[in-house]
Amino acid sequence: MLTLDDPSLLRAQCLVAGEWISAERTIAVTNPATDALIAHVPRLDAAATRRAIEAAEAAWPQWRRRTAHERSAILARWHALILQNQEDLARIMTAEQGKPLAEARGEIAYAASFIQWFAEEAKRVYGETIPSPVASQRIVVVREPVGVCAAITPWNFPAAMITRKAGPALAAGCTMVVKPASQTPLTALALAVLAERAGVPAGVLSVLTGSAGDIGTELATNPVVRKLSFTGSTEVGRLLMQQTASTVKKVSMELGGNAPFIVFDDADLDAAVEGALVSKFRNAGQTCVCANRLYVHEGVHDVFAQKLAEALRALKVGPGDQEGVRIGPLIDEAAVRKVQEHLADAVAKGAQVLSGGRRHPLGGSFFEPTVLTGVTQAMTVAREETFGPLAPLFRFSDEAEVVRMANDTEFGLASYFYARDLGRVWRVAEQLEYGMVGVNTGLISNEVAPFGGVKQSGLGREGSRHGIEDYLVIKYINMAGIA
Ligand SMILES: NC(=O)C1=CN([C@@H]2O[C@H](COP(=O)(O)OP(=O)(O)OC[C@H]3O[C@@H](n4cnc5c(N)ncnc54)[C@H](OP(=O)(O)O)[C@@H]3O)[C@@H](O)[C@H]2O)C=CC1
Ligand SMILES: O=C(O)[C@H](O)CS(=O)(=O)O
Repeated sequence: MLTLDDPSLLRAQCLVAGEWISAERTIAVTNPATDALIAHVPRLDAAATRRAIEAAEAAWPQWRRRTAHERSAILARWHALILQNQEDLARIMTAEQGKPLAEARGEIAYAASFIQWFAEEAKRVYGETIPSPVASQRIVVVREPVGVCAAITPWNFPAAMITRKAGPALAAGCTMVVKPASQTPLTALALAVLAERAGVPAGVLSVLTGSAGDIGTELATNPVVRKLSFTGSTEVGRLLMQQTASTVKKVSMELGGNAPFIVFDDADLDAAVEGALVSKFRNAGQTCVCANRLYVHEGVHDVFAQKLAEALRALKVGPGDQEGVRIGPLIDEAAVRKVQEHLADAVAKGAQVLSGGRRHPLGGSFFEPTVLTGVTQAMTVAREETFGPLAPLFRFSDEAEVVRMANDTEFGLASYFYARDLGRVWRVAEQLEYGMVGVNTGLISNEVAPFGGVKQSGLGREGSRHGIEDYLVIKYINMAGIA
């Protein structure tokens, strides 16, 4: 049973055009740890999406005319309310997504940090003047909000993926229609309750649950929407890029990853094990920046493998609301099947299970944190993102060889390596073809740094001073006739 200090935060309705609405057709939201029903949320369609878009268009002129300081103050209130309700938001998140409560609390703080960051960045949307080549002309450049925006977000970070988009959008003076993942809508709806309490005007922010195809297609093809930001699988990202092309929208894509995690023979092995735990097993391995391939130098491979297996045995698996749990359930049965497929393929091609390797005795979608050794590039796990608690170890002997293997993927989101030789650190960091490189750390996500990928991991950057650029357009004003 989900007990909240403020039960009104559990909102089984959608915020559309400034009104909380229900629907006859609904989607059941269940707890992945217990399969228990939490709530039914509306199954909205294209018509409701159009209403939200029309309201966003109608609200935009007033919202963009507010001063940056006024928008900043409202975002600052939203930030404060999120932190004041952190415990309730974390309980809702753990109930619908499964992550341990400690991780959920951390995500709420991480999500709030984007609102705080962009509350400040709102006041730094600077323009420029350019020396004119014509004496009677003056050249001014201003940066303006792009307009009505859409966001489609995944189930693995139900709060941070909302605020990492809504924060810069509202800060820039845009309005936004959000479609959260159907498996984890309640956190997004609770954030919308708090946005309304913070003073975000009606229509500026709408949150709709329902058919991904119906809502998504409307968001991707409606000409009023000028920008779409998506976080999720590369497959859906490609589809949305095709659909948004019809109306030439700006797009930001945070897509799939296949992160290498390299341990050189000069690494601090205890630090590398700690980094592998957080990079591989955060959110039970269900993050796009999780280490997906662990390359370990042959000179330290066996010691590292034993240390990692020993550390995994200390991780408690269980429902996220239980004290001390570090590994919660996977989001659903399909996620478990994908882990089992990667595991079976690797073992069939010669890999060995060093630790774990089975469904957890708790049943359901719980899976033992697993270490595989003897993994090679020929195995599926080297090419596809597992998105689960499976750590495949590959041996290597040569720096150039491991950089080649690490880059041998169509993805390019996050990468990690542990080494202490300064020359090697610079050489490898510069040669890795990824948007983000963690050196001697497994945790690189924060609100101040540009988060994003290259190759088929996506387009654009979120967070940092760069994150607001995707919600702005440049206007050039030429004032002539000046004597
Ligand atoms: N780069 C990054 O930051 C991240 C990447 N990912 C990647 O996403 C995958 C796992 O997340 P997952 O949520 O399953 O990804 P999906 O791409 O399946 O879903 C993400 C969102 O897209 C929606 N969606 C699904 N199909 C469509 C469609 N045809 N049109 C419009 N929207 C659609 C989903 O809605 P619904 O829930 O209703 O189906 C959900 O809201 C992994 O590959 C992971 O790497 C995930 C998180 C972050
Ligand atoms: O969706 C994700 O996987 C997140 O982007 C990962 S992070 O931002 O929490 O690192």
